[in-house]
Amino acid sequence: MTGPAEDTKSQLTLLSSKLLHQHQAVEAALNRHVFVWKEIEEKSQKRSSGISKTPRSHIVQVSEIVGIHKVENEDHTKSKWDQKKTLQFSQLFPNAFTVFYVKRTKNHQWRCNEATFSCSSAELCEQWIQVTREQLSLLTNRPKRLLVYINPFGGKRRGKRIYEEKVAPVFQQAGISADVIVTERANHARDHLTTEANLQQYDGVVCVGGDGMFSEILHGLVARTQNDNKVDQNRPGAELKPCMLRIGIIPAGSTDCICFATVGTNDPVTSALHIIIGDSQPMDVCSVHHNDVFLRYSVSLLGYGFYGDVLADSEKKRWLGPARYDLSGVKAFLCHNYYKGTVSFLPAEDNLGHPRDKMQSDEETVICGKFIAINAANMSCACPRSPKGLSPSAHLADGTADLILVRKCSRLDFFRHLLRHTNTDDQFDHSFVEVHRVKKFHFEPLDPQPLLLENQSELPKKPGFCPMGSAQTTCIPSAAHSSWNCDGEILHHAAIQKNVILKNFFLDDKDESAKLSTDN
Ligand SMILES: CCCCCCCCCCCCC/C=C/[C@@H](O)[C@H](COP(=O)(O)O)NC(C)=O
Ligand SMILES: Nc1ncnc2c1ncn2[C@@H]1O[C@H](COP(=O)(O)OP(=O)(O)O)[C@@H](O)[C@H]1O
Ligand SMILES: [Ca+2]
Repeated sequence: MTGPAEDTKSQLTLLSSKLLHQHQAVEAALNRHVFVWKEIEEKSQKRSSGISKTPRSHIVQVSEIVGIHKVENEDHTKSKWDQKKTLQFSQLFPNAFTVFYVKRTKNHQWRCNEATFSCSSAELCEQWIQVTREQLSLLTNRPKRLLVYINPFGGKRRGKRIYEEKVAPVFQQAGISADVIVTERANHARDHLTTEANLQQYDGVVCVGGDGMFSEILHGLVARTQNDNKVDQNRPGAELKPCMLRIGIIPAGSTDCICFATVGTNDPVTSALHIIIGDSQPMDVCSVHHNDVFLRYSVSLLGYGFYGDVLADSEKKRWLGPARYDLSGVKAFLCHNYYKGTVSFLPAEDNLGHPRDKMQSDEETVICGKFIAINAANMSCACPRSPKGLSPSAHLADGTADLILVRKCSRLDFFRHLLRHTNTDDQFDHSFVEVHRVKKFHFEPLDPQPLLLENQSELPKKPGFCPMGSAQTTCIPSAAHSSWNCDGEILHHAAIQKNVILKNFFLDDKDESAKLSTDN
C-alpha cells in the first residue's frame, strides 16, 4: 500500500506503507509536516501471549529531519565493528533506509537520533528516500553551502577536533557542503571575509571558536557588506547596509557566552543541529565610539572596571586556557579597584520594559560616582559560569542593553553580588547596584585619559579602528583608569559612547529581521 492517499486537506499523506523497524512491523506515514511510525500489533502475538500491549508510535517533525539515507553494504565512515553489523543488516534487509532527526534531551541539548526501516522492495525504499528529500528541499531556510572558520587556539584548543569529530559528520548527514578555513593568526578570518571570500556561493558563515572569534567574523562581515555597498562604517551616522549571511556558532572558546545565551547551552552538536535545520536568532549589535570615532561593535558584554581588569590580566595567561579567567577573576577581586567617572544614558522607552520593572523617564540621566564595575549587557550574557547571566532578563533583539552599575562597596558585599550570578538570588538587589535598560550610554572617567602604559605602538594608527587581538594592558591596582572589555577584546580608551544602533542584525537571513536600523 503506497503512494499518495486520501486524507484531510491540511494533512495530505504523501506516503504511507508497512515497514519493518527493529524487527517490528510498523505503519509509517509521511505528510508535509510529520513523519510517523506506529507499531502494528500482530494478531498471532496477541493470541499467544494473551496480553494486549498498547502499540508504540513515534512522531518526528519534517522540519527536524536532518537527512535520510539508504543503508549501504559498506560504510567506511563507521568503526570496524559497526561496519560488520551494517553488512550483516544489509544482507538480511537489503532495502533499508535510515532517517536522522533531532532529539531534544535535557538542558536545551539536542542530539541526532536515527531510525532504520526496511522495505519490501528496492523501489519502495527509493520512493521513501526521494519523497522525504523532496520535502526537505522545500525548507528554504536550511543552508546548503557553508563557509567555516576554525580558531585552533580558542578555549582548550580543541576547535579543529570538535569540528571534525562532532560537527562535520552531522553536516554530511544533512548534505551540507562546507569550505573549511583553519585560521593561522588573529584576524585571519576577519581579513579573509573583508577582502577575499566569495560570499555569493555561501548560505552562511560558521564560527568555530569563542566570543572573540565570533566578534572577528561579525566585524569581517559588516565591513565587507559596507565596502561592497560603498558605505564608510567609520563615518559618524553612516547608515549601514544589512548583511545577507547568517553566522552560526560552534562553541569552542573559553566563555562562549554568545552561543550559550542564544542557544541555551554550549554544546557543539546542538549548535550544528540548529544550523542544519535553519534556525535563526536575531540579536542587537551595538557600536562603540570614542570621541565620535567608531571603535568596534559589541554583541554581548561591554564592561569597564571589574570585567575590563579581568580581561586585561587574563590576556597574559592565555596559555592557561579558560582557567585564565578564574585566576584573573580572583586577582581582580582581591585588587578591589574602583574607578571614578560619570555615566550618562538614554533610558529605553517604557514599553520596552525595565530589568526590574521600574518606571523610567525619557530624559538623559547622569550619574557620577565611584564604580567597581560598569557593565552593559546586550543580552543575558549567560554562560556556564553564570547560567542565568549578568542580566537574566536582557533581550536579544530589542534595540536596548541593560546597564549595570556596581558602586564602590566592601569586598564582602561585592563577593555577595558576584556569588548571586551563580545561583537564583537577585544580583541587582543590593543598595550599591543599579540597573537601567538603555538605548545608549556614555562614560567619562573623572581624570583625563593618561598615556597608555604598554604597547602603545600597537594602538590604532588608522583613526577609528582598534586592531583586534593586539590588546595588552596591565591590571594595575589602584590605577585611575580601567579598560573596556568588549566581547572579550580590550579597548584601550576609557571614555566611550555606546549606541545600540544595529538592531536585529545577525544570524538571520534575507528576511526583515536582518535589517540594520540606525537607532541613535
Ligand atoms: C564567587 C564566584 C563568582 C563567579 C561570578 C561569575 C560571573 C560570571 C559572569 C560572566 C559574564 C561573561 C560575559 C562574557 C564575556 C565574554 O565576551 C568574554 C570573552 O569570551 P571568550 O574568551 O572569547 O570566549 N569573557 C570574559 C570572561 O570576559
Ligand atoms: N590562528 C589563530 N592564532 C592566534 N589567535 C587567533 C587565531 N585565530 C583567531 N585568533 C584570535 O584568538 C582570540 C580568541 O579567540 P576565541 O575563539 O574567542 O577563544 P577564547 O574564547 O579562548 O578567547 C580572538 O581574538 C581571535 O581573533
Ligand atoms: Ca538587547
